[in-house]
Amino acid sequence: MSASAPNSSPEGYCKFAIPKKGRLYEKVVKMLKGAGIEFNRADRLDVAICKAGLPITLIFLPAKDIATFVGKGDIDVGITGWDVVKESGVTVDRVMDLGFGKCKLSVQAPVVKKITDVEMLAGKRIATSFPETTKEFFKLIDEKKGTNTTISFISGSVEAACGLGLADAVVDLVETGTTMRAAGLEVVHEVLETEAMLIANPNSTHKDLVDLIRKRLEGFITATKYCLVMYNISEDLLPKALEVSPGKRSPTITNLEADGMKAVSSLVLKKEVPEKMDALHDIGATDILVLELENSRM
Ligand SMILES: Nc1ncnc2c1ncn2[C@@H]1O[C@H](COP(=O)(O)OP(=O)(O)OP(=O)(O)O)[C@@H](O)[C@H]1O
Ligand SMILES: O=P(O)(O)OC[C@H]1O[C@H](OP(=O)(O)OP(=O)(O)O)[C@H](O)[C@@H]1O
Repeated sequence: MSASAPNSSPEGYCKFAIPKKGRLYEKVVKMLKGAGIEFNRADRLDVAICKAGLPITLIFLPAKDIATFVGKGDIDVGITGWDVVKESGVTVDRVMDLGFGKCKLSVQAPVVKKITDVEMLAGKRIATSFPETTKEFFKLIDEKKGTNTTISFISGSVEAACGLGLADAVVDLVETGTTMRAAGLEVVHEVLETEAMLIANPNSTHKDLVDLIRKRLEGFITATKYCLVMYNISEDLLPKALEVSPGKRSPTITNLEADGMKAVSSLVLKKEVPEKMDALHDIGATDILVLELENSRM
């Protein structure tokens, strides 16, 4: 997209861009809802004002344009992939990694060609949707080998380029590797690791709102990663139990009416809950309860 930035945000509002479609869209919308950044988006409109008096305008843009607009300062803050930020060449503040949209930008070549070293591709034809990052990567190889690798831009279905005889190798994203394998390709070299992140313009005048967005997203991410585990335990067994459930920062311990008994509440990573419950039970904890968190602020 080469249009100018949307300008229908109320005067003085912080402009916050999120992907309008694609891989990140649903996860971002769910995260904003969970973080209490709610909005009503009219059908087919790419601008929405946040509810609950937050002076934030949400702007729905293709992931690739978000980095450019945030870099130029037309938009204060946005969510997009690190690969896209790198490719656009802009300078932005990397405010917070969001833990999804994880994949690797990789050089891939046909398995049958048995390319064991990326330098074997020096001087060959490479197809990619990431021409700038790819040029930068092959420049070093060309300088070393005295070659001139040809980088050509393809906007999608990059993996097909080798099979169609358009390229000797491609540079594209790999998550599960399913697309790559289906095209008969394999990874020769990893160029970049990427994930979705919150980025901000370094000169934004809305630093307080950017920080509010960061805190709210952080609270939601913590809530989705952790459960609250509660249990009762006798005082003499408490130290052992706390080794198992030390909490995120520290556990909350209260006295029970029953003599020498304590009640403990502790945050535990969701994926560790079953084994921690077993361990606490074996130590002698009773009435072990696990509660889902809806949101948090640390
Ligand atoms: N297979 C994948 N797994 C995880 N993240 C991915 C994958 N493919 C793309 N992404 C990430 O999603 C972000 C946006 O990519 P996506 O291709 O969905 O956006 P788009 O270009 O707006 O959509 P489309 O490709 O449908 O036009 C990028 O930062 C990218 O790293
Ligand atoms: O390793 P995998 O899990 O198979 O994921 C990798 C694929 O995902 C992305 O494409 P996407 O499906 O978004 O479509 P696109 O080719 O139109 O970009 C990427 O460009 C790869 O093709």
